[in-house]
Amino acid sequence: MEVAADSTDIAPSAYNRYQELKDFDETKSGVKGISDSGLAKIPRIFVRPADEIIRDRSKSRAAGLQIPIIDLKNLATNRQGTVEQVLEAAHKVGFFRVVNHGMPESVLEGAFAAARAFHELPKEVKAEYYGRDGKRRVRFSCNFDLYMTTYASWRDTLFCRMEPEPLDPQELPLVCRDTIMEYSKQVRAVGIALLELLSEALGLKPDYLVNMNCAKGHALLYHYYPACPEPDLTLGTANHSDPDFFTILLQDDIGGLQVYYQDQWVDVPPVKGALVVNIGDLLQLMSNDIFKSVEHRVLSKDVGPRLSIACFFTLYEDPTSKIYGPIKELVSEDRPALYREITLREFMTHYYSKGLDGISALTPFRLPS
Ligand SMILES: O=C(O)CCC(=O)C(=O)O
Ligand SMILES: [Fe+2]
Repeated sequence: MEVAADSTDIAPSAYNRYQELKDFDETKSGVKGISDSGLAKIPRIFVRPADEIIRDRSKSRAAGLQIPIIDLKNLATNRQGTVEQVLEAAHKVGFFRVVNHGMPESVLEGAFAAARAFHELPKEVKAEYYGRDGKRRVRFSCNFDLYMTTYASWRDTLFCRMEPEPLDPQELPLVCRDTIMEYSKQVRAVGIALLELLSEALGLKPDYLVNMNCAKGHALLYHYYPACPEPDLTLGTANHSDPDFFTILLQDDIGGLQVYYQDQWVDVPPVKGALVVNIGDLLQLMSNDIFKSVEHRVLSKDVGPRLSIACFFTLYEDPTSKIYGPIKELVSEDRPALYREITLREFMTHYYSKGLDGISALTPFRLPS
């Protein structure tokens, strides 16, 4: 295996990293642009210390966890049993798969086709959407945290903030407009059904989390991971937990998603038609750690592109300043509050200031024990 020639060359302090990031960013064509140019070596802004990735990859082989499967078909006949499965999965692993969720295969196929259609548009057309201005509800970029993290990741993303104020479809690229609107509507309905189960799993009324506005807003992230000529030197998505209430993820059949469980990286292999659901930081905080928002990442591959679509349920910098803290029914003398109360604005400001650095965004809000 080829390893970076000399680790001192890639140390971010050893070169004018900012200039190289800027030069790359100004191409407005993302990692797909690099991959299309046929480069055999990846630019050093993407290169991680070789030992970090090799060590991590060997760790992942030892793991044998099966990601729990929640079959929504069982809801009518055994709701309580399903709620118990959700509790176990959200508490122990923080990740589960959902099957028989009611979204037709044609909608899932359409969602992937839309993702591909956008990312494979001519570079000049995509460039119109390229940018990092948080006020733009539809924006395309390579790594939202490009200038913040130590190492860039081999991934491009089309970000679309769909709700709470409904997005004007005209803001979406024509090539994927209708399918994004349709997917958004359907995934929101699945999200509400899951929030009811998650509420019951916490021993609360089914509408509790919906009434806390946990499905009021969502964004869709259409990720595109081109084949990488040196996959062992970088990552598709760096280690992170999600800064939302929860996430519904659709991944294609390439693979690469891993979750950190009991000190090991565990593969989350693709299952056709299944959704992957994970608990985000805000539900971990509200549930007072009954639910876990766990670290996950995506490996780069020499095959691709890999497509995935993440639906983040959150209100982002919610201007209403609603307060979120551990739910009072879940706090007792035996189980005191583990976090202080926060506003989403405060939480997101912290999150955007740090990027995907593998440190939980909840850390500054944890109360001393
Ligand atoms: O592409 C994936 O499978 C995961 C993406 C992800 O973790 C995210 O968008 O937060
Ligand atoms: Fe994530």
